[in-house]
Amino acid sequence: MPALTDQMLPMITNATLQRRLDTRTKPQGSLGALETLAVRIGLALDTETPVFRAPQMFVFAGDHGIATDGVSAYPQSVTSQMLLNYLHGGAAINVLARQHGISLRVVDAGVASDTGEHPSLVARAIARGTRNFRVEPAMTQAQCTQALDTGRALAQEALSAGSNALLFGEMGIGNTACASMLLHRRTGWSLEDCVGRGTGLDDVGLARKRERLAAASARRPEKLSPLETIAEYGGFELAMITGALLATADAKCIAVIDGFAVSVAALLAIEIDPRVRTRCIFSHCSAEHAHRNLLAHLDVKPLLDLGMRLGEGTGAAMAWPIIDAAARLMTEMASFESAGVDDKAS
Ligand SMILES: O=C(O)c1ccc[n+]([C@@H]2O[C@H](COP(=O)([O-])O)[C@@H](O)[C@H]2O)c1
Ligand SMILES: Cc1cc2nc[nH]c2cc1C
Repeated sequence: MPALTDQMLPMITNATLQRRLDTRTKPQGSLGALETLAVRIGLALDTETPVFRAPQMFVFAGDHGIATDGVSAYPQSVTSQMLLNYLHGGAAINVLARQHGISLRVVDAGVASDTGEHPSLVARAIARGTRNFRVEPAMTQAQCTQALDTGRALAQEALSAGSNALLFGEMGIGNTACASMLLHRRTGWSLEDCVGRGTGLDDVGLARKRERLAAASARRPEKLSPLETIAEYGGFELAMITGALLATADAKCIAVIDGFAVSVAALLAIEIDPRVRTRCIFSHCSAEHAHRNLLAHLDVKPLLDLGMRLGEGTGAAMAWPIIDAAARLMTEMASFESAGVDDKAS
């Protein structure tokens, strides 16, 4: 057990934060969901006056052995090609990160082809893609531990450098198959409920994806621990996100969760360390089939519901200005008393 430090003992309470909101110059409750969000931010940052510093987006990229089974509408080559696109600034996440002043770190968690050296690539490949989990474990337990530790270290680095808002995105052809398997095995939900069209599979492709995942699940029918499940059916990029989220549990920060696959990584992190839940802000509900049910299972309301299903952190980046606004309103609004405005008649 780690020693309890001041940093781990929250000082601020729900009631204190609600009181602050209720004394700002507005009718009580009039900022709606922004008020709920402001309270969540205040609790996570452990302050009545939250100010975000250096928002940091991580996009973790990894390839998946299962992608060669025809479970995606796109070829595996797209993962490393998109990685280069991120590095050259041309992807959707680059546009949104620039628009919202979010700095972006692109992590090679284990893409299949070597993308070569690039000054801004965070090269942490565990291997050149996972193995095909329909026929063998996706990774060894040692690789799983290495991926979790790498994610944890990257998050800690960003937190030590002064960020208190980490945003998480992913890229990996075939990773909705991987995330669906993880969801199926952690919740016990049927594959029908867990599997969706990902990048846009047609009906035949969707049936094939379910059939391949049923075979994969039947290979290890016994109950697995969260770590065993990641090693058996996981992906390097998703394991790194789980590790990074675990690092937030002990820090005064928020973790902004993107779409389906990142939410599954969050489900695992919360299962491993329930304290992670208080750090997570779920940015949006993706159009991916199982995402809405997963969010309900986690008992969270996403901030946005735009029918997006791109991944790469785009939902998190879209939600960022709303999250930042909630913190600014809490911190910067005058009170009835300081502004000389009459409060409601009691
Ligand atoms: O964020 C989402 O909810 C989401 C939903 C569907 C697809 N994606 C992205 O599409 C890729 C995975 O889709 P697939 O069909 O290859 O499994 C991966 O790169 C994800 O970032 C992302
Ligand atoms: C082009 C493309 C971009 C993506 N970004 C995240 N997942 C993706 C999947 C594809 C296919």
